[in-house]
Amino acid sequence: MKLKKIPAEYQQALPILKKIEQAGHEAYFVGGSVRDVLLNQPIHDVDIATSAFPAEIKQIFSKTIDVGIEHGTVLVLERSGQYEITTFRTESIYQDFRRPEHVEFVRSLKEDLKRRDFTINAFAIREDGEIIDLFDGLKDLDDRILRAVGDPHERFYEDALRMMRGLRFVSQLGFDLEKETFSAIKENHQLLKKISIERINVEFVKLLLGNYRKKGVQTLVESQCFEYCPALAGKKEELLSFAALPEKVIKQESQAWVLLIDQLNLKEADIRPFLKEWKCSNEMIKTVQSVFYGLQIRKEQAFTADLLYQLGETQAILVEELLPFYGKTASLEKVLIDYHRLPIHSLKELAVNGNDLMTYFDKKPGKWLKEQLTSLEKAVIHQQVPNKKEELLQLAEQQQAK
Ligand SMILES: Nc1ccn([C@@H]2O[C@H](COP(=O)(O)OP(=O)(O)OP(=O)(O)O)[C@@H](O)[C@H]2O)c(=O)n1
Repeated sequence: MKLKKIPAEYQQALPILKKIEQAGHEAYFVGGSVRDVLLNQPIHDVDIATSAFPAEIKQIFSKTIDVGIEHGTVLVLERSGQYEITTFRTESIYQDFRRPEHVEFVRSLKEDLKRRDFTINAFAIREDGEIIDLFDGLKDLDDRILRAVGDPHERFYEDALRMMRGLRFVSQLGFDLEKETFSAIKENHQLLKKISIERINVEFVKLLLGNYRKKGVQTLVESQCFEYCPALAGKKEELLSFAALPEKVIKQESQAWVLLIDQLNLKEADIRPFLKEWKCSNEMIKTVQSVFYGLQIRKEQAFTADLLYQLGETQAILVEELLPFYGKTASLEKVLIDYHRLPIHSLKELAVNGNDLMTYFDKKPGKWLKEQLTSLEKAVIHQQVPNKKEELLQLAEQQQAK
C-alpha cells in the first residue's frame, strides 16, 4: 500500500533517501513519524533507517556528526535540513533492562523492524511512498490496538521502559492494549525498578498530557506499573480519583503535576520533595509551586462564593463564624449540614431585637446597638447562651457593664 499523500516533512527529506539509494543502499522513513503520518497527526522528528553502515553514510554525505555512532546513528547536515540516520540493527537482550548489551548492525530492514516495540511503531516508508508493514500494524491502527511486535515478554525484557511507553500511547491515542501485550505488562511490571527515573518521567508526563488521560491513568493503575513510579506506590485510589476528574485536556506539564498533586492531597511544602523524587528540574518545581498556589486561591474564592450563594439571605457573619472551623476548602456539604444545625440562622431569629435592647437599656439607637446584637448572635451560634429573651438580656447587661 502507498501513502496517498507524501507530507511536506518527508518531501523535504526525499533527496537524502535518494542519495543513499543511489549509492546502492536502502533507506526508509521509520519510527514515530510514520505512525503519526498514518494517523493524520503532525510529525515531530523524521527518523531515517538505512542498510548502509555508519562509515558508508559518512562517505555519502559531506557534513555529518557522530551523535550516537555506537548505536549506528549519524546526524546528516544537508541544505534541506538535519536528519538522524540510523543503520538497521538488532538488539540482543538488554542486560540491565536499560541499555542494549550490544548492538549489531544488519543489512535487513525486517531485522530492524522486528526489534521495535509496537506494531504501530514498526512501519517503514520507502522513498516512493510505499508503506512496508511486516507486522500487520495497519490493521492494528485501524482496530486502534497496541500490540507488541512478536513476543511481548521479549520486547519488555529488552527494554522495560516500553511498558510505560505502551501506557502513554494508550493515553495519547486512546488505543487498547492487546490482550497478550497487556498480560505481559502485568507480569513484568517489576522490571521498571531498573529503569532510570528520568526516562520514566518523560513517559509519565506524556501520559498525563494525553488526550485520553482517563483511560491512560486507569490502565496505568490496572497494569500496576504505578507501583514503580516515584512517590506513587500505594496511591491507587488517589490516581483513580485523578483519572475521574473532568476530561479536560491539560496543555502544560506544570498544570498536570498540580492536578495530580492536588488529588494526592499534598500540601504546598510537599511539592518540592515530591517533584525531586521525580527528578524534575528546579525550574519546573518553581512553576508547579506557583500554579499550585494560584489553584488554592481560586478554590478558596470559589468555596466562599458558593457558600454565600447557598446560604442566600444569611448574614456574612455566619460565614465568617463558620469558616475558621473548617478551613476554607472543607466540603461545602459538611459546612451546610452544620449550618442547618445551628440554633439560629440570622438576626431575625434572635429572641431579642433592637427595640427590646433600646427599651431595656433606655438608650437611643447607635453603633452600640449593632455591636450588641452581633455579639448576642455570636453567643447563640456558639451555644454560649440559649436563644431566650431573658438570658440574652442578662448577657447583654453583663457585656454593657464592661
Ligand atoms: N524503547 C523504545 C523506544 C523506541 N523504539 C522504537 O524507536 C522509534 C523512535 O522512538 P522515539 O523517537 O523515542 O519515540 P516515538 O515512537 O517516535 O514517539 P514520540 O515521537 O511520540 O516520542 C519508535 O517508534 C520505536 O519504533 C523502541 O522500539 N523501543
